[in-house]
This record gives sequence, C-alpha cells and structure tokens, in this order.
Amino acid sequence: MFQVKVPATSANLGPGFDCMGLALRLYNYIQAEESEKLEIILKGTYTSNIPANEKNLLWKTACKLWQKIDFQPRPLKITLESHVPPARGLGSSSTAVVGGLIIANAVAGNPLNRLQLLEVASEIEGHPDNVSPALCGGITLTVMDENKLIPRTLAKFPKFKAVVVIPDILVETEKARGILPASVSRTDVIFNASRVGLLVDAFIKEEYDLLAIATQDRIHQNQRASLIPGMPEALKSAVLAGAYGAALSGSGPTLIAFCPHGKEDQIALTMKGVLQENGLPSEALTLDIDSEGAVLTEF
Ligand SMILES: Nc1ncnc2c1ncn2[C@@H]1O[C@H](COP(=O)(O)OP(=O)(O)O)[C@@H](O)[C@H]1O
Ligand SMILES: N[C@@H](CCOP(=O)(O)O)C(=O)O
Repeated sequence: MFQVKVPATSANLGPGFDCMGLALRLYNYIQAEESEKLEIILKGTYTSNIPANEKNLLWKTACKLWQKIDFQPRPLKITLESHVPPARGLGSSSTAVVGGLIIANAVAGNPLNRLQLLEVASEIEGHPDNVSPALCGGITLTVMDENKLIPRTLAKFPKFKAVVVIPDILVETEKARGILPASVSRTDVIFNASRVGLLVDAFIKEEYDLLAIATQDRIHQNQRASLIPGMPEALKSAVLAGAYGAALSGSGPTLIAFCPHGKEDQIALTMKGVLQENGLPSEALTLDIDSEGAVLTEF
C-alpha cells in the first residue's frame, strides 16, 4: 500500500505566468493498493465534482504514465482525501496529476526520477508552475525549453505567511485561460519580464519590501477580473493593510497575500471586506509555505 501527500500550490505569483509558483501547507492525501477492480473512494472536505470512476484525473494520469513506460495497468483501490478546494486556483488538479504519477511510478517499481515525473506532469497540466512546487516544495521558477524543464527552487523557508482568500465561486482553469488574449504588447512583456527578475531576486535575498512592485502583472490578472468581482481592489487593499505583496492565485478566484508575521488577520479581514462589498463572500486561511513537496510513504 502507498500513500502520497501532495501540497496545494499557488501559481503565477503575479508576473510569473505559467512559470512561477509555491507550495502551501494544505494537502490532499492519496492512498492506493492493488485490487481486483478499479475502486475510487472520495473523502475529506471536497468530494463533489470529482469523478469516482475511470474518468478521474488521478487514474487517467496513472494510466498515461504506465503507457509511457510500457507497464501493464493494474486495477487499484484508491482513496482520495481532499482538503484542497477544486477549481479555486490552488492547484487541486495538480495534486491529482502529481499524486497519480507518484503512485503509478511506485507501483511500477519507481523507474522514473523526480525530474522525469515533473516533465510528464507538466506535459499533462500544460504548464509547470503548479506541478513543480507540488513535487519539490518551496517557491519555484521552472523554465521550459522545448520538452526539457529547468526547475529552480528560489526559497524553501521564506519568512512570510501566505494569506489565501478563497471566494465562494468556482473558476475552471480552462475557462480562465480561454479569456486571455492570444498576444501581448511589447510594453507589457517588458513590464512583466522586469518584475519576474525582481521577484526572483527578492525571494532569494529575502527583500520582501520589494514584493509590492515585484508581484505586479499586466498579462493575465486584470484580464481575468470579470470572473472575480473586486479582485484588483482587493489586491490593492492587501498591500495598504500591510501585506508585502499580493496576487491572483493561479487562474483564480483565490487571492494570495504575502504577509509579515502578526498582520495576517488584519490583511485577511480587509481583503474579505473588499470582496464582500463586491458581492463575493469568501473564506480566508493563513498558511505556511510547504518545503518538502509531495511525499510518498510505502506501508
Ligand atoms: N483532487 C482532485 N482529484 C481528482 N481530480 C481533480 C481533483 N481536483 C481537480 N480535479 C480535476 O481537474 C480538472 C480541472 O480542475 P481545475 O479547474 O484546473 O482546478 P484547479 O484550479 O483547482 O487545479 C477537473 O476535471 C477536475 O475534476
Ligand atoms: N498558470 C496557470 C495556473 C493555473 O493554476 P490553477 O491552480 O488555477 O489550476 C494559469 O494562470 O492559467
């Protein structure tokens, strides 16, 4: 029997669209054992809208890996204990992809290493920004060069807390990607590229006062504002309430604020208030950054 613990993730961190992300100490747990037939049991806080049959993303991912390595599929009894809310911009689908790959690899005797798993995970997700921190932990930047990935961990133990404010609506990643324009202007590319550089440097040197500028974005956040009423105002309010910086988490609707210790509650209240004024109720969690990434245990 195998168990994998996979962290939630927050992708983009403002300007790092499709390449930056971080892992959060909020987890989905997956247990798997060999069985006569496929069985998927859903447990935990979030079980709706997740198929408990062969259409489940975790199972489909496991089958893809076995096909790639030419391994005969094995029926499994899988128990998914979900604490990461799906379709909220906290990398729930990446927990399924990463969990499915780690389980399938373990069942096959672990022929692939973490970088190889990351490459398959990124191919399935279509972008490496969630799967990289989900596998490796910490704050990551991942460069795609054709089919090769160059993952970098920028920090494992940053000295800030993450406040995630989770609006009470669902935003499917596919839809939130579909509304983005196909091209961006040179001015906006320069705006984002310069801030990604600053963001990387600020995380490495722990110069968090730079995050208010370094988390600014021009290529996806405001373009998604129609899906999340009050989002730009709530991000600004986080910084006014004392956050180092704030960003849309993944494709939303969750917002993430990077907070000095002691200011988390005030920042969460302020952001929730702004969303509520725009008709959007939300809940807030204060989380630490996960430093380990996915952990496999064999019983
Ligand atoms: N914990 C999970 N287990 C299995 N499948 C999941 C899980 N979370 C999400 N999915 C699947 O991933 C797909 C897309 O989810 P997505 O909108 O990307 O969510 P998120 O933004 O949380 O990653 C959906 O088909 C959903 O069924
Ligand atoms: N870079 C992607 C990240 C999607 O993350 P998710 O947690 O919303 O699935 C994007 O912004 O589309």
